[in-house]
Amino acid sequence: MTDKHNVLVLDDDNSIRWVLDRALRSAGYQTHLCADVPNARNALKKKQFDLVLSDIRMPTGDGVSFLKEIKSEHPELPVVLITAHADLSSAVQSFDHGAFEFVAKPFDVDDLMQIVNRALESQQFDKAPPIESSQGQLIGRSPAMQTVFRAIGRLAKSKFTVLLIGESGTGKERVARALHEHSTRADEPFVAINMAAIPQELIEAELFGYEKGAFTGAAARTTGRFEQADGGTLFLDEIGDMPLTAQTRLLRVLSDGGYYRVGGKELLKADVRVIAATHQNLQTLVQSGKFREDLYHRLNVVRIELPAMRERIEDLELLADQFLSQAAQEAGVNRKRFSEPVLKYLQQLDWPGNVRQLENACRYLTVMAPTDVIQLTDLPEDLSSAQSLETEKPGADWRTLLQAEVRRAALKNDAEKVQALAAESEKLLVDTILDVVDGHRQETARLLGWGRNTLTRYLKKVDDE
Ligand SMILES: Nc1ncnc2c1ncn2[C@@H]1O[C@H](COP(=O)(O)OP(=O)(O)OP(=O)(O)O)[C@@H](O)[C@H]1O
Repeated sequence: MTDKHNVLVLDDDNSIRWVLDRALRSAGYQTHLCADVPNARNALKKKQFDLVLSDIRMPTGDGVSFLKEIKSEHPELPVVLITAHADLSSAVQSFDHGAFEFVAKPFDVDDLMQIVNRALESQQFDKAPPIESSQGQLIGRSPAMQTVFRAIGRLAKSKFTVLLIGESGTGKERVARALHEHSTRADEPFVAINMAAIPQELIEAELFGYEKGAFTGAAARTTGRFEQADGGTLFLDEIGDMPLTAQTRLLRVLSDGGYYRVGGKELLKADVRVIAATHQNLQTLVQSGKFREDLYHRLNVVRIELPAMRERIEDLELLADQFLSQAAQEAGVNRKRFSEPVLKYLQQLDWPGNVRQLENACRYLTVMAPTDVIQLTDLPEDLSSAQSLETEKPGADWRTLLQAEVRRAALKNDAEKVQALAAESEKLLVDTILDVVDGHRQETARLLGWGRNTLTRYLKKVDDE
């Protein structure tokens, strides 16, 4: 009995306490359930606990302040924070103040129990110094984004090189900035450079600087981005487009911080945290000889994968809300809202351009939609004819495919197209049956449930068209 681990559960939600209680007890732990902070505080004074599981937002106090309080009294006691309102700043704050883990609601009980087990086993606690975190602007309540926030919270304070992977427009640059803003280098420069936007032959000079006369047109010694980012963070976007020679130099800087300007002999030292990003599969580039394998392994150690918009469609409403307010402010017009059908429609699109595409659509609609509530007919062409998620799925059933076509036509208010689709469906049906019964009209009419004359009239009409 006495060697059972003691877990303090703090949550104002009765059902969550119940779920946690059951899971913890059946895993063999003892539990102490509290519905408010004062009670939990009291319990901690009276009893020794091995772990605290605490909600963040409660009417009686917030979990992050309580975490601070716990850590000042019991620095070794692991605390796992659970929240329904996860955002980047609470994730960062939680880790800053020494939370063992940060879990978003709704959570999977088995996953949570794994965290509990790890927390109880571990003797290592996060001792990152607290920092002021600027307003967390990264939006995302989806589990996929919660994972990203946790990673940012964990990695911000380290000097590790980070590789960000994700489709275009998923927020890689935004995450790179967040990592910088939450790091101890926040007051130093954040320098971004996109490998795809610079002519290949100039990339080395751009990155490492050059000496006067290093190449035609090199009129004076020039500093490179590594020098400009000294003490801060260098964001290398589209790293997959970096030429091999520059990759070799980069590998050297990442290993020992040393580099030469192009045409230079003086060994320079870089104190720069590198964050690289790519939308390409670097492993494929390695296989085709376009990317150095050793550099790939070096970069791949700490990676954050950014989910595509379609993998976190539950965040769309929240993102759209923010983008519509921002766009209204920028344009100095009334704030627009999506009607319910528009929201539903947007939530089933594929979003190949990800968050950026949504942001641009919100800007466009803020200026172009005639009324404050945005209707389906207001949507720009790229959205009203966009692929829906269902049609993307392999093996989508015929109803879904037809529905997507009809929806698209109806959205565009295209009566001709809607009628053509109806006619085509009917013709497909009739032709198929005729084919199966070797052109036997009576049999076809019977299968269709039509009268013979109806079929004859139909075939004549189709023939005449
Ligand atoms: N989670 C988010 N919350 C709020 N805004 C976001 C979020 N993710 C992305 N954005 C916004 O979406 C736009 C695209 O993001 P960003 O430029 O960071 O994407 P990217 O992945 O770096 O794209 P690319 O690969 O094309 O350079 C930006 O305007 C950014 O502010």
